[in-house]
Amino acid sequence: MLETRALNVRFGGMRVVKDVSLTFAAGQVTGLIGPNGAGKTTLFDCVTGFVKAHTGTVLVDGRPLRRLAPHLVAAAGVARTFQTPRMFDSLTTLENLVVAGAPASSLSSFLTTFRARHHRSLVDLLTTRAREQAAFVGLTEVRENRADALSGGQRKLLEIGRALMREPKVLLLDEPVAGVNPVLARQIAATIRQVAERGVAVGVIEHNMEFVMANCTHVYVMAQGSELASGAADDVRRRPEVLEAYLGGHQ
Ligand SMILES: Nc1ncnc2c1ncn2[C@@H]1O[C@H](COP(=O)(O)OP(=O)(O)OP(=O)(O)O)[C@@H](O)[C@H]1O
Repeated sequence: MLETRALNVRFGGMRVVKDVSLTFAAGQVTGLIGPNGAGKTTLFDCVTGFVKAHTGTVLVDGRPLRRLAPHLVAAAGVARTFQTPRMFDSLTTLENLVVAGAPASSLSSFLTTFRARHHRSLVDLLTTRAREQAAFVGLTEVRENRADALSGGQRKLLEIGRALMREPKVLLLDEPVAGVNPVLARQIAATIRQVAERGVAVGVIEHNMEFVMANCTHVYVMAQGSELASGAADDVRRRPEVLEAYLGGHQ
């Protein structure tokens, strides 16, 4: 569903992502792990058009994306979340979901005319979808609460719900359970598995190995910008080169 081919990212003279070719398959949760600074987030940033690729190709459904710009990547069906959730703190859970479902090209006008009459039917439609999405991610009870009143884990769930409002084919999650209490982490994991069961290709960067072991069917390991290993989660984590990378052998 999502593929990178020989992707390279440079920051100044530093190669941060080096010839990385990964596949995120439909209906699967694919893990992307590796020590701090390995280039994982930069890879997601590049795939979603937030940083520029030096060379390489990103394909969605086998078709190369001609230009990697965030709105074009989103329009191709790729959604993402960030390490620190990005949302509108002064809006409620439901409003945040509604806004996330608005067509990207008209987002600013949509925001300014949020309550205007000629947007009524779109708002009604999006509100219905937002209620369904709030229920799907388990946030019905707090759907009228402001986003800044939610717990860290609830904000992670809201961010996933926001990403799902555009019905993506690919969902990339950057550390979805980092700093989240175990109860909400299980809820997040269950939500992610359900998203994959719907046929979405889910890619997850996560340092929590317990989460990776339990939820990822396939895992890629990055170290110092390169792909170091890949395979089944349990197999990959036993490999000497992976252990060495985590212990600092590749620094
Ligand atoms: N905007 C930037 N400008 C310059 N260097 C950057 C920038 N963003 C990241 N880097 C560098 O690129 C390298 C890869 O960083 P990146 O955040 O992608 O790693 P990561 O694997 O996601 O790490 P972590 O697990 O700690 O989030 C690091 O050396 C980092 O310092």
